[in-house]
Amino acid sequence: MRYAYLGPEGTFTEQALLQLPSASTPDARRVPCATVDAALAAVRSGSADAAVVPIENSAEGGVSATLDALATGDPLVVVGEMLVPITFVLAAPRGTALGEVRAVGTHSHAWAQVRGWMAKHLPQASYVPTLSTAAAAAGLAPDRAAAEPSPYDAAVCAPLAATVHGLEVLASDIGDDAGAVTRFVLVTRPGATPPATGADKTTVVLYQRADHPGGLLELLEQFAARGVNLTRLESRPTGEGMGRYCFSVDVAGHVADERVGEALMGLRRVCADVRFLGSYPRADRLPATVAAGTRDDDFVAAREWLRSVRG
Ligand SMILES: O=C(O)C(=O)Cc1ccccc1
Repeated sequence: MRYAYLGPEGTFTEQALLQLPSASTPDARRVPCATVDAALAAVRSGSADAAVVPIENSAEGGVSATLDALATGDPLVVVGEMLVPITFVLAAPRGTALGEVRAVGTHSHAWAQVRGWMAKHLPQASYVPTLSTAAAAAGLAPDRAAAEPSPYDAAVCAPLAATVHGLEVLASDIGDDAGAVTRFVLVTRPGATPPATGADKTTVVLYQRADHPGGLLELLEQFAARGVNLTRLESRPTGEGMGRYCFSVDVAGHVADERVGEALMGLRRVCADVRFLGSYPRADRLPATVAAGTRDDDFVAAREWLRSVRG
């Protein structure tokens, strides 16, 4: 198996990938990519079998690059998810004092999570965006004296990235939210859906037929009427013009669950398009709460009753 991921070595995405036992076997190849788009393109083209990319951040919300790349283009599906607790350090070439840091390089989602710390400790420092936190660390030389000029003096990255790139840690645990977690997804080309486990999620992108009052309510009631709980809902621009949005939704349950299947059929009828992005086991293993009247048996019994009354 060849696993593409948002690299280089030392990213939080790599930590998510390493949670998969199958990514550490002798015949597994880990392929670092510079961007989420490049990692997903590697799967689409067949140069990788699967990709791990960030999708949702407890502080910054959805990762737009991932949501948009999955919502459009050749179909891809999510077959797994991983949660990674996020701890940031400020790392710099040996011999750098905190007071000398004028510019800080990091990934935009990392910057959003250390804004409070920066405002307090480095209020004058400017932000230099990099493609990942580990790319920021890789852009700094371990030794200040030998350093090539860099557009920033320090990087916000994972403790591991500071070690891998031989940098000195100027400050640890600089995240504003000590409990920050990022959710990553394992993505493949469409194939067999992972079997239902009783603690699953399903991801879909919903495209409305036409904008109208109550349009979102019409989509949501398909879930509500079948007792399907939403765990994420985001609107994303479709790219067709101002005010044109699609909805990216995660729900508790598997496409093989009757209530989820019935909700998807309802959506298929009322939407212009429903892009199925997969059913996969939940990282937190939390089983869905299924209300009376929405269990598989209830749907089967109702269908049998209808058949009988139709004669
Ligand atoms: O840049 C990284 O290390 C990533 O994996 C993306 C990211 C950035 C910040 C928080 C979580 C994931």
